[in-house]
Amino acid sequence: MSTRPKFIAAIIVAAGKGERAQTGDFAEPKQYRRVGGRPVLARTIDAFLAHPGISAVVPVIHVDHAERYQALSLADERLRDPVPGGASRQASVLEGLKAIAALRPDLVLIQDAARPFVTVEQIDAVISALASHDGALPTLPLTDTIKRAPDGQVVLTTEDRRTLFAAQTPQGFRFGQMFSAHMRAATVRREFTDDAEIAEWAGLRVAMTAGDRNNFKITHPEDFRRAERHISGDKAMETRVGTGFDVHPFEPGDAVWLGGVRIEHTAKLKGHSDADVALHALTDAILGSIGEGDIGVHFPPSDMQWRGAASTLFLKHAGDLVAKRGGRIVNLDVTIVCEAPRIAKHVPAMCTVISQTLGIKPDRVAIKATTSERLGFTGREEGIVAMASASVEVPRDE
Ligand SMILES: Nc1ccn([C@@H]2O[C@H](COP(=O)(O)OP(=O)(O)OP(=O)(O)O)[C@@H](O)[C@H]2O)c(=O)n1
Ligand SMILES: C[C@](O)(CO)[C@H](O)COP(=O)(O)O
Repeated sequence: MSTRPKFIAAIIVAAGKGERAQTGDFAEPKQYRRVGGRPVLARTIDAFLAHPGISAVVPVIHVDHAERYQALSLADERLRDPVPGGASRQASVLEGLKAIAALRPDLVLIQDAARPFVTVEQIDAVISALASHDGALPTLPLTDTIKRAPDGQVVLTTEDRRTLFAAQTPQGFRFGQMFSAHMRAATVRREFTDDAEIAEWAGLRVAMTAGDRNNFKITHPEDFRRAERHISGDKAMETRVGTGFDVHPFEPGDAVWLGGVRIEHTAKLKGHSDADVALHALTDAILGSIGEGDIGVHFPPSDMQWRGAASTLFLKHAGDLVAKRGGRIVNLDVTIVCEAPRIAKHVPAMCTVISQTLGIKPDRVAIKATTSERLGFTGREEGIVAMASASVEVPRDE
């Protein structure tokens, strides 16, 4: 007798605000911030798409994050459209469950977007445990002694940590049982902090599989440093430097694009794209640092698709190439040479655009401007020059 393969759906909950991970440097919610050059949510989704037994992956996202999600440019026939989440993790999971009900899955795995280092082996272990249990989740034994202090100040008792375990995700269940348990849980006045707790509350038997310390949840700012360390592993890094230089002439117009910012002016810069001379020099500097040729190699002027293109696209491509090598941008420095327009008041906006495009802190970007004392073609206001340097760290070739 042949049995059809189980339909296993994975819900990736990504609808949180990531408030605990926020710092003044990053406005980006944690699930869209890059680690090792790839956004956290993209990494988590990658892990599930890498498992051949997963039939559908359903991201649950915050209603305000639709554009951010689109910008991840994820494509896979098993990846479903994102579903809007709710006000709590529990509510977001329920939205995901409702969205997949029509697929009639046999099993559902529920995963925090904020755990990007989940592995195919951990997913496998949870699926295997579901052959003999209603639910399963990876857990870790505790290493700290656990105190109970109901008032948050004075210790009442010490727990027996041998019987306590820290819960991770994915948490897997038989779909029908979990859907009805979640629907009922939504009607009671308490919040469940994970799905296994809802299963326990509903009387289901939940098994523990072996968790992994690397499957940690990115919660606080320092977790990003841990994530970067995890990705770069023990690989020795080396620092590389690249330089870029670009010139664009003026032509009749009313504004120039410089450093990703539109500045009103008595002329525009002539070029195939938006002619942002500063971003072109910067893109070349980054490409140069990793020996990847120049902007014309990646975006030939003869190719019509780049006509009028925003140069942030070229810059992002260069940043992505650094990230693909497991590298990171250390700092960028740009000098713009022109008599006019005046640049100084636009520098903060330029730093913001560049840092957001590359996913780096604004204080790693320096932009300076100078005139050429009315000498030469910049002095005669025939065009603008930009020079840039980029310093990156990449794993050393062995
Ligand atoms: N309303 C919510 C709240 C959380 N989550 C998701 O649940 C996971 C675990 O939650 P947590 O790490 O607490 O994320 P946030 O709620 O975003 O963090 P914070 O509490 O710091 O704001 C995350 O992937 C988060 O995006 C969700 O989908 N919907
Ligand atoms: C689901 C979870 O990751 C298991 O440890 C955890 O309960 C999520 O809690 P949070 O407060 O929503 O981060």
